[in-house]
Amino acid sequence: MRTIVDASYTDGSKSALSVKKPKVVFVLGGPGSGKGTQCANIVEHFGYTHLSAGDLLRAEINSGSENGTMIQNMISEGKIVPPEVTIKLLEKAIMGSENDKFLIDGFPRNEENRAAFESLTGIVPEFVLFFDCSEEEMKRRLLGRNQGRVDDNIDTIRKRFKVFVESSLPVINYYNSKGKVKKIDAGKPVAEVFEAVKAVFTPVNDKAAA
Ligand SMILES: Nc1ncnc2c1ncn2[C@@H]1O[C@H](COP(=O)(O)OP(=O)(O)OP(=O)(O)O)[C@@H](O)[C@H]1O
Ligand SMILES: Nc1ccn([C@@H]2O[C@H](COP(=O)(O)O)[C@@H](O)[C@H]2O)c(=O)n1
Ligand SMILES: [Mg+2]
Repeated sequence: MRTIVDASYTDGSKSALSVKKPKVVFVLGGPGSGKGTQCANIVEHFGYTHLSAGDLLRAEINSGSENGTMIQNMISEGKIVPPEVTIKLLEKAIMGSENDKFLIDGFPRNEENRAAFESLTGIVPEFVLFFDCSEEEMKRRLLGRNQGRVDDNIDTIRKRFKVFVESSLPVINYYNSKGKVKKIDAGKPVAEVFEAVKAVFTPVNDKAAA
């Protein structure tokens, strides 16, 4: 088995997560596959705290941070923000919470995200929930979302799909090769998708008793 050695941020500091070591589930899937929608249901039923990497980055823009313009430009182009920026935001949110189990939605988005998180924190996810959905259905959902997101327009949606296929799917394949991926058919109505999600989170003993 490979030993994970804690690495440092570029300023030489260590991640506080290498000490706290919370329980983490990565929630991955294409843009509009329903990650945020299902995470809200999981929080309600299973006591996790939901952290959306995209929401944290958008909050960082709105906070007037020095990274705000860079993040805004990356999101508008559907590009992936450098991992230290996103990991520091996740770290701050996790360290500010009393919970010890987290759904990390939309991260790791590429191999650079994955490797940096692993080496900075030493955390390996309990499992990876993968929402599998066709591009046609995801496009329909994104164009109908109506939440004023700068990236929910057809040009950026196309770029986000390309980034998903080229950079995010390899991360899912990596975790699949480790036996960590729980794949969900996310093309169905919300309630049906959640039935499949529940089966993943319900402990084996509870399933037998039900
Ligand atoms: N199973 C579903 N069937 C139909 N519509 C859905 C379903 N799940 C989510 N939606 C709708 O699709 C849109 C996108 O869902 P959501 O925001 O949860 O996706 P996401 O994976 O978090 O997307 P993003 O990666 O862009 O943040 C929302 O308007 C949501 O209400
Ligand atoms: N790990 C991540 C996650 C997100 N981004 C950027 O935010 C955009 C929106 O993300 P959603 O999960 O809310 O769809 C995404 O397209 C990226 O530009 C990121 O850089 N790194
Ligand atoms: Mg989302």
